[in-house]
Amino acid sequence: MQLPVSFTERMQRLLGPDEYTRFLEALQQTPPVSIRLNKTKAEATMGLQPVPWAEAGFYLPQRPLFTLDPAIHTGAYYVQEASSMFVEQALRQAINLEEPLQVLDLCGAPGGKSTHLASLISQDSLLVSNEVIRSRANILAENVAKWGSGNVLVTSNDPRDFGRLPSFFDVMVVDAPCSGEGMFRKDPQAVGEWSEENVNLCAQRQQRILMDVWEALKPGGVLIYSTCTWNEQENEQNIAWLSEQEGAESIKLQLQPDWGMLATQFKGVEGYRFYPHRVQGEGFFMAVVRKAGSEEAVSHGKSRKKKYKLTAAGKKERALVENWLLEPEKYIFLQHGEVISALPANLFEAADEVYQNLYVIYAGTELAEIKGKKLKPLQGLALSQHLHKDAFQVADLDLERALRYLRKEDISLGTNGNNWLLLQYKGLPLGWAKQIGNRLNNYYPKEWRIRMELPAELPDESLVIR
Ligand SMILES: C[S@@+](CC[C@H](N)C(=O)[O-])C[C@H]1O[C@@H](n2cnc3c(N)ncnc32)[C@H](O)[C@@H]1O
Repeated sequence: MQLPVSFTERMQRLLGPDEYTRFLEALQQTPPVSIRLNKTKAEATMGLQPVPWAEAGFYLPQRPLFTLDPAIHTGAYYVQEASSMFVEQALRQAINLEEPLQVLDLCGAPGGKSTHLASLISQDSLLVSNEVIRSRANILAENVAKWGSGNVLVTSNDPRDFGRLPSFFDVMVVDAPCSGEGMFRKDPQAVGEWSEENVNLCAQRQQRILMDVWEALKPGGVLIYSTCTWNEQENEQNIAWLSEQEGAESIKLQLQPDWGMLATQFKGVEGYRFYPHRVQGEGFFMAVVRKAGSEEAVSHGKSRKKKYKLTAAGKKERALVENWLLEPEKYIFLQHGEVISALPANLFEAADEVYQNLYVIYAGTELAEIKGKKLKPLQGLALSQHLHKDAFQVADLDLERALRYLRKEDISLGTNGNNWLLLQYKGLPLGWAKQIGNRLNNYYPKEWRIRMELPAELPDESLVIR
């Protein structure tokens, strides 16, 4: 790998000659592979090495062909680079996760941090997972739906739109678009795209993003900032600039000596740097700050009589779907066009506020679509952590049938009937099919289907077990 000269000079200065040699050696090695489990759906198979700073994170001995493991399509785990999982420490150490929180993941796609945040916050909390680029927002919505938490709204807005929600969020994650130096090993193309000019452009854009969303953070709220790059402009300097401008207070995290990341101090800002020769992971930077002031001072104007944007589903529709979720009494059932969805009832006010101000593309759990007098169950329900399986007829698929189903091929079970079937693999729901006589109509979402041809020989083991 041919590294840019000015990058090399800066890294030598940052690391010193000995450490720089170890850094270069690490860049030649194969990147580690790691996954984060969805513990509501699956457990790790025995013997996987844990990621020390993330409870559900595990390293794999090698990179499997993930597409051929049906479990990944069920949202049982997410393939995520280990350093990024450090966000968990910011949440556990700087925030009371038992409290109901309003959380924003501003730069959300493809969904690594959002699915992680969804696992860490309580069911009484709302996560707004945003991605400005629409095509990427669809992928984010897919991954959020697969994770199945039910308390997430996926939006597709520019950071400046969040100014319409002043003092709304308790926690914000800004995993900013960056110059990607930390990805040089995983993605050699990133080296070719790197330039000093781009670093400066990225740093300016990050400042703009931070200023655009800062207003939406509550006084006393916590902002977690991260990049996958090493230059100081995009990292320490940006957070020091934000702290100076806004009087934000830097939060120091406790590190275990064997974790390996490097704690930095710059103008009173604590930062955490991840280098591949020090940690089993890619390049990453994170800093955490608290906004000055306290929440008591904020008035949300909730007493105002207001016109809601969200519409409750009618009694009839509600009666048809409520038994499809566990603990239905905890939800409010909503209707948007032909789609009936469910949101935890205590999140209604906050979710409505989001609907009033942002462009929401996925919300809560999508349960069903009204088709004339009938209801068609939706994929969001099949993958929900709160699905009441007993309400449906379930059929187990072997590996080959599961993969063919995920390719949206016609499969046959040799059964007869006229009803909806919940298809699953090793107890993990995959999606819906409808029996019509001895035919089976495949309702797997077209955009999610596996596009690769199946090899003659299939792998015989899944990475996770239920
Ligand atoms: C580092 S990636 C986010 C990765 C994601 N947090 C995860 O863990 O999977 C940065 C994201 O910011 C988005 N982005 C690009 N330009 C942006 C802008 N001007 N404002 C906000 N987000 C932007 C990109 O599309 C990209 O999805």
